[in-house]
Amino acid sequence: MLKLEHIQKSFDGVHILNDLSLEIPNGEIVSILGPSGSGKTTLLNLILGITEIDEGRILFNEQDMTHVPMEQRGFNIVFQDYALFPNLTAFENITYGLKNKPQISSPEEVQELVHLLGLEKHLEKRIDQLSGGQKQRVALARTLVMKPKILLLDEPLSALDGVIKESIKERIKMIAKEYNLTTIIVTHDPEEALTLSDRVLIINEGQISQYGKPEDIMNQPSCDFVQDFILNQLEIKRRNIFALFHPMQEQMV
Ligand SMILES: Nc1ncnc2c1ncn2[C@@H]1O[C@H](COP(=O)(O)OP(=O)(O)OP(=O)(O)O)[C@@H](O)[C@H]1O
Repeated sequence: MLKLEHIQKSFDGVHILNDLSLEIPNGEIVSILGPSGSGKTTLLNLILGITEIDEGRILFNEQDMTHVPMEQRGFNIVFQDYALFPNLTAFENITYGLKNKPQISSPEEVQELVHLLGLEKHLEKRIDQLSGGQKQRVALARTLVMKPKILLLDEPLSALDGVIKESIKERIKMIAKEYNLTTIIVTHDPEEALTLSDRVLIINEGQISQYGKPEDIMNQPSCDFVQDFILNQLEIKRRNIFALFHPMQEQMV
């Protein structure tokens, strides 16, 4: 269980996160959803340990992680731009972290991940010979071979188009289940958050607007912000698609 207790963070005297508390059971996928500037990346960075907390505590399996340095927390992140080494092959990127710690994953475990992520055919390619979706999968594999206790993903799908997006979503779900890996994902896309996650954390201006299962958010939005920001966006999308199939009926509505 990952517990955040009364987290506070300010930058230059401005409150960014304000008394934020929540619990994430092991193995769950949680999306952090909110408008630009609401504090999503700041929260991810606090969990990762790259940013210091002003007040509050982070506990993982009852161990206080609040002041544990990033490298010792055992959490790991895939950045939005993947941050791959361009002069190395896909395989060299995937196994890079194992050079100094080969005991973490055996060759068989690396192979299993390569297989789960469908990367067998791309291992010898250089990074610039890969598509966006393939780069994303290499970045995921590179992080997963290090067996993180928690996987953090910053906008993992935003650079990908529809079909590839769905395939990466399915792979993220499969991996979280297979390895019982707590996975925390930052996104600003309500559809992505609601279809990918076990729970969704909706934040606005540094505070929790709602934290719950997708069906609870859909059926019982906690406040006007959730209704307006999340559900109305989805409704507009639904109407646009409906109008493509039924143009006459839409004009009559
Ligand atoms: N290192 C920093 N120093 C000062 N202000 C910062 C710093 N990092 C973030 N902020 C501010 O904190 C606020 C929240 O930023 P954050 O990146 O967490 O938002 P976000 O929800 O991830 O936004 P986006 O969706 O646009 O990426 C913003 O107003 C940002 O300018």
